[in-house]
Amino acid sequence: MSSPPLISLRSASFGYADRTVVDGVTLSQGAGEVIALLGPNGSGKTTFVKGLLGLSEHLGGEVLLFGTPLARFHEKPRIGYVPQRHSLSASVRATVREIVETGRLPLRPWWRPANATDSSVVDQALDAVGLRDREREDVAALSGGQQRRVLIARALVAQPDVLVMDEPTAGVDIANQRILAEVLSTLAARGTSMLIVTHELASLRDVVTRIVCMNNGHVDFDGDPSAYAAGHRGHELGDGHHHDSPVVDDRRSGLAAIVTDAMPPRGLRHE
Ligand SMILES: Nc1ncnc2c1ncn2[C@@H]1O[C@H](COP(=O)(O)OP(=O)(O)OP(=O)(O)O)[C@@H](O)[C@H]1O
Repeated sequence: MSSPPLISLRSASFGYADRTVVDGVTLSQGAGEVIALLGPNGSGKTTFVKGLLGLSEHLGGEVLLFGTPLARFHEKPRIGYVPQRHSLSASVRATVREIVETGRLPLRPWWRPANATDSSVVDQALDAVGLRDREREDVAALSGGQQRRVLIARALVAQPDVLVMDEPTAGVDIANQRILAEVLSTLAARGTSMLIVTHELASLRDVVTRIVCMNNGHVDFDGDPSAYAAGHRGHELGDGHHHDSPVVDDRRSGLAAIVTDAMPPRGLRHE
């Protein structure tokens, strides 16, 4: 028997309290797929991915995670999550390795100390994100882009079946975007399934196998990158020098805002 899709939704809606933000989404993600979730600011991308993690409300329709209805899904470590605009505060005194090790905590009882397996999984995750040589450094001393890589490694050590990332490259300079894209490419080559909310499609074009666009809470495109490129939106896969799209505009505002603690308040990005 073939395994069920990782994520499967039928007419699903998500929102907050009495407000529906995402409505009528039907899609499923199979193993090995790397989906880029695109859409203008405020279209509901974060609300959607948070919905899969139980962090926004599931208001209707069907949501199955690995074949299990969301309400009955209790294997949280199977979904790795790198949240949006998240960084490690300068006030946290911890090494890169210590932060990554915390990603193993959900997998073991609190009373069992880390063992050799935990340690080797942490080594592998640090290698995957290219930070093994920085493992003893204080995270506060790392750049915003490097901190994102720490957070990706922290998600990886739980050995998730799918990695959900909300704008992993936002606010990161072009050079670091390339490094992050290489990290994601390495993960994709190993068969890691990913759902990546992004405004920087150009830097991820070699990684993504499918594109889903959200507009005003609805999915208005779902197809492979060539179908996407064949439509009117293809320039977003190019070199990023076109300035007529809201996606590019947003990237500029993202770059203007220096990462981590200095990210702009949400309101500034939702006009
Ligand atoms: N915690 C919340 N409570 C109520 N409304 C919220 C909350 N978070 C987001 N919203 C609203 O939901 C709508 C969609 O926001 P969301 O963050 O999902 O969009 P997005 O597509 O991820 O945008 P961006 O590209 O700017 O990150 C917005 O109108 C936003 O104000």
